[in-house]
Amino acid sequence: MEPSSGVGAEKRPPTVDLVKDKNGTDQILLQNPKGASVKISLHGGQVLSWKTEKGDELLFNSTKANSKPPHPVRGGIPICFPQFGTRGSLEQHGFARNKMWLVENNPPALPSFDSTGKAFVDLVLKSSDEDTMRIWPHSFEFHLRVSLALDGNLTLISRVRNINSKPFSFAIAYHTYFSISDISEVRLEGLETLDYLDNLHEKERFTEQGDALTFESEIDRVYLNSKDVVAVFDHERKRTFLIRKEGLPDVVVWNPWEKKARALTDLGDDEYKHMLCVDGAAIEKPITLKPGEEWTGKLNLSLVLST
Ligand SMILES: O=P(O)(O)OC[C@H]1O[C@@H](O)[C@H](O)[C@@H](O)[C@@H]1O
Repeated sequence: MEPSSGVGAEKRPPTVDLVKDKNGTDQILLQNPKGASVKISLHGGQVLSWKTEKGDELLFNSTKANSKPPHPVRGGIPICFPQFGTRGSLEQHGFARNKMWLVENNPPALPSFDSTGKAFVDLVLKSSDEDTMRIWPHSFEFHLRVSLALDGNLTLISRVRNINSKPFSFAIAYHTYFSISDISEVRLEGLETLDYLDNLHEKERFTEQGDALTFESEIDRVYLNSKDVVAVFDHERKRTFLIRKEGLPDVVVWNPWEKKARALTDLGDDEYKHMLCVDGAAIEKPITLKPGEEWTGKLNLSLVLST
């Protein structure tokens, strides 16, 4: 595979390599000139790993994850599309995370994309296979650009295009499993005072009180119309994740806690302590595309270290 363009300030160029996992599934390994890396599986277009230049993993991956297609890996960033959860007639979280995506060598131009020093790859999921058409009879193209910048920031730009003659609607979530020291020690800021739909109370609507979120039991909520930046503070590890999003008004917050974790065969009993899902999403108001229209959504993840 050709390395991506953008040889910039650093001596070493960013690299893009095709590798295989133990099941023979193709994966893409992005590395920036400083040695930070991102691994993406073509199965689901799922980011599996995001590492700092020191090699610290920033995304949670379950030790019990089943990486054999068609199972999505429990961890990383599965993409929920065109349905979130059970809000629709499709399988939980839609089919995109279970499909094989393709590497796209000539994606439609992304005018605002600055490639300087970035390692990036373009993937695509098309509706053309019979299975997809049977369960969701809409012709679409889902273009996904995953890029790793010189400063280690990870960006996912999604473009969904309606290439049919009738409109369709979809929901989307980047189901991001952050790796954390201990769920009882982290704080989530940016969702104070927002309304949310509580999946643990039949999707009933509540309003968050004024404080940052801390965690002491199972949580499964969709916060509505959030600001474009939310932050996960992990004091023990002295690190903060900043989640910046565009075109993604909602934020899902999920942790299964002890009882549900035990019921999930692909999650270790205690592993819930070391993960927190915070998803940039568009759920409450599905996105509708008329024929020929395109939607763009962007998620940018960065790490801030404190001393
Ligand atoms: O086990 P899955 O299909 O990956 O889903 C995990 C969780 O994902 C969350 O986003 C949902 O709100 C939860 O209800 C769900 O349990």
